[in-house]
Amino acid sequence: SNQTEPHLNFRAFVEALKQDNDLVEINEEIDPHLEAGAVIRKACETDDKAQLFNNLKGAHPDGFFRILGAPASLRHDPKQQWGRIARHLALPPTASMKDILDKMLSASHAKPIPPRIVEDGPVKENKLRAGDFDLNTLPAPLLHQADGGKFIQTMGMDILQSPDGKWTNWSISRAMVLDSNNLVGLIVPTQHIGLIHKMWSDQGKDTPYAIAFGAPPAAIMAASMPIPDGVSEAGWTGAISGQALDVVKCETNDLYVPANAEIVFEGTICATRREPEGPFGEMHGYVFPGDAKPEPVFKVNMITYRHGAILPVSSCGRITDETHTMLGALCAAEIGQLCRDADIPISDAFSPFETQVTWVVLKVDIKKLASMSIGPQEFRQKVGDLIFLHNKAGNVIHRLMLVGPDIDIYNFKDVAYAFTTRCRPSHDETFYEDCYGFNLIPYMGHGFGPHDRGGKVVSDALMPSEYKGEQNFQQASFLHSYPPELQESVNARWSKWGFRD
Ligand SMILES: Cc1cc2c3c(c1C)C(C)(C)C[C@H]1C[C@@H](c4ccccc4)[C@]4(C(=O)NC(=O)N=C4N2C[C@H](O)[C@H](O)[C@H](O)COP(=O)(O)O)N31
Ligand SMILES: [K+]
Ligand SMILES: [Mn+2]
Repeated sequence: SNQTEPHLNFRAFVEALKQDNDLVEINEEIDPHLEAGAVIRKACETDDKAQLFNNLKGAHPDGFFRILGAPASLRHDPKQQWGRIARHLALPPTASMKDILDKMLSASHAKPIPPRIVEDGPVKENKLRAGDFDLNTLPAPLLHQADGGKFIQTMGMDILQSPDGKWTNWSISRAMVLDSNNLVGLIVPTQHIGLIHKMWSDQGKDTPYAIAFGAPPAAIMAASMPIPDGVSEAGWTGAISGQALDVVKCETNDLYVPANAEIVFEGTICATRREPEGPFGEMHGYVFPGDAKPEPVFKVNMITYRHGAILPVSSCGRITDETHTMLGALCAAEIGQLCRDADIPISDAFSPFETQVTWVVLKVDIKKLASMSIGPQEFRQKVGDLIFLHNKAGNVIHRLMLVGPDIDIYNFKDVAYAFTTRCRPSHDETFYEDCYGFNLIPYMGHGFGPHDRGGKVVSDALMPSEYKGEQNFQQASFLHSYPPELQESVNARWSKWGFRD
């Protein structure tokens, strides 16, 4: 495999972070029991550099394995806030979130480029068959003190294929060490891992799987995106990167894995056996101690890994980590695309981190809205039905908010300004109680109402004039209440007068 660019080669990606001065290498011994998780968590809450733990307590004599923490979290420099994520797609470090999401969406209606099968690759450099390894002896991290186990799988790519071989799905789903040869992992029935696992289980068969840790960055972005049912993320990845991804065959099943992945687990997900899984310090920023639930067992039959293998880890929770920058942002992008495909004039979509990615804000093209001659009630219903009732991409979102052209949806000050002044509670909102509810949100799975149904709303922050394509208001702000030439001349003299730059 000769793919060496950072967006197609995780090891090259780590090197690129080093060159960007966006990596801290820690060579002193760090304990995977809480210590590594604590460092990653603090870096996520302060938008500090990614962390390469080169010396984990309990690593094997050959160094297996190291950890890269926070692979897709934020950079502190406002000019490069999304730089680490941009590196996943060969975009410049100064790329905006809109650039990143548009790049991911560019494959929506493009021709997929399927992966290229190669005979060998770095991921085959070391092989451990069943009996050669004991998962309990790996330096798998306990990421939060109340976690129910060592979540070794937080940023690996789950690879499953439908029994007819027509659909190979790449996604991310958490899993923790159960015993020497098994993991136990969350399988949400409505996620593609759940749909495909059910196809095999209904035939009384265990589900062949692979988890590729340290998969090519462009691939892990597609894995985190709710692209349509039946669409193989591999072809999507090829389309956004403009070339076929090199894959190599697993040793113990017929699945294919990225040839330059850092680590691969191969095995089968048991059709019937379940064991207590979780709790886990999750994407909304909570862990409920002792809250374990029965989930399927992932038998590990084979481990392969490259020399110096690195395990990517998301120590998720309070903002900002990969469950917000990837999961939330990519879910919003797909929701915006679904709206446009249904002739709903959404020009941009984002999930604000300040909402722990429970909201998606939709920017409406009010000129096109005016041409639809539609009222607010009907428009809210059209958006809400499409996203909350008919598309999996809406499953994890509980508020859709509609805003006009003067709001920067990537700036929560702007979003809050619009929400608190243009959306009249109840009157301008349409509530959904008979729809899929996301039970990982605390007010759902641990709240007062039904844990798995309802609790959703479309909040309309469009004003009456915007339904006619106009804004009969001006923001009382420097940007909106003064002629552009006056703004320019004030800006030009600003620092000379003694104000801050
Ligand atoms: C980027 C990322 C995404 C995650 C997850 C994580 C990270 C870092 C961790 C840290 C492991 C936390 C949990 C959070 C947890 C979770 C569970 C349900 C819904 C959302 C999140 C879950 C998970 O454990 N299970 C699951 O089914 N989906 C998850 N997603 C979302 C999915 O990757 C996303 O939905 C994709 O689109 C799936 O692909 P598909 O469309 O089915 O082909 N994890
Ligand atoms: K996916
Ligand atoms: Mn999928």
